[in-house]
Amino acid sequence: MPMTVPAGYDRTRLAACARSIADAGRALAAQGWTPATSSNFSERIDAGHVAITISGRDKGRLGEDDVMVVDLDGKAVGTDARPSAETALHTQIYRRFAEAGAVLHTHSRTQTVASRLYAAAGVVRLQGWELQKAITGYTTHESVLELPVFPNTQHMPELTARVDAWLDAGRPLYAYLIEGHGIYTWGRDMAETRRHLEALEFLLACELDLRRLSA
Ligand SMILES: CSC[C@@H](O)[C@@H](O)C(=O)COP(=O)(O)O
Ligand SMILES: [Zn+2]
Repeated sequence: MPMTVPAGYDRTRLAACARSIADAGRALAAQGWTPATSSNFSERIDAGHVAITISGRDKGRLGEDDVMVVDLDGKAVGTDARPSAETALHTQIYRRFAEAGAVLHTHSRTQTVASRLYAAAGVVRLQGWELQKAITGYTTHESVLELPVFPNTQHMPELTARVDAWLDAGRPLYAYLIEGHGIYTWGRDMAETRRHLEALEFLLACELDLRRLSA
């Protein structure tokens, strides 16, 4: 069944967003990064609207009817469906980064374990890894890529306030971990966002291996 198309929207654009979200979900689920209906994905439709996964759906088996439209305040547009429980984290990214075109949130084991291990430090500090260059804007392994770890909460305004505080302090932000939960990352489009997610998963796994082997 096709997704509900709110009045005034371009059906082709919405269908393309739903397809790229479903493709990403299939690939990420195949890697085991979206267990038990966890994770959520979105793609910007235009300056004020986003296509986002409906809450509770199996993210490895998404179809067009598992994606809906919200505005940048997270309000459903043209449907009674319930958007992701973490919609506020997505819309915050689109509001704060005009160039953001897609957001991916996953729950891989590596992301989840790293988020616990680095929670006390509040940050994973990546340096010396060639793959840091897969993150747009990074041109050398010598640069430092800080990945903050925010405490988990079911109260989204608390989380968005922590993200705002980090950004308002003028600190670069490409992704963040939530303690015991998973990762959020974004990019200019879905392809770039998938590349960021894949690179960060790899880098976190390397950090965990280093800690394990040097213990
Ligand atoms: C199924 S537990 C994970 C959820 O609590 C949540 O963190 C999540 O990632 C998916 O929530 P959803 O509302 O489906 O977008
Ligand atoms: Zn989650």
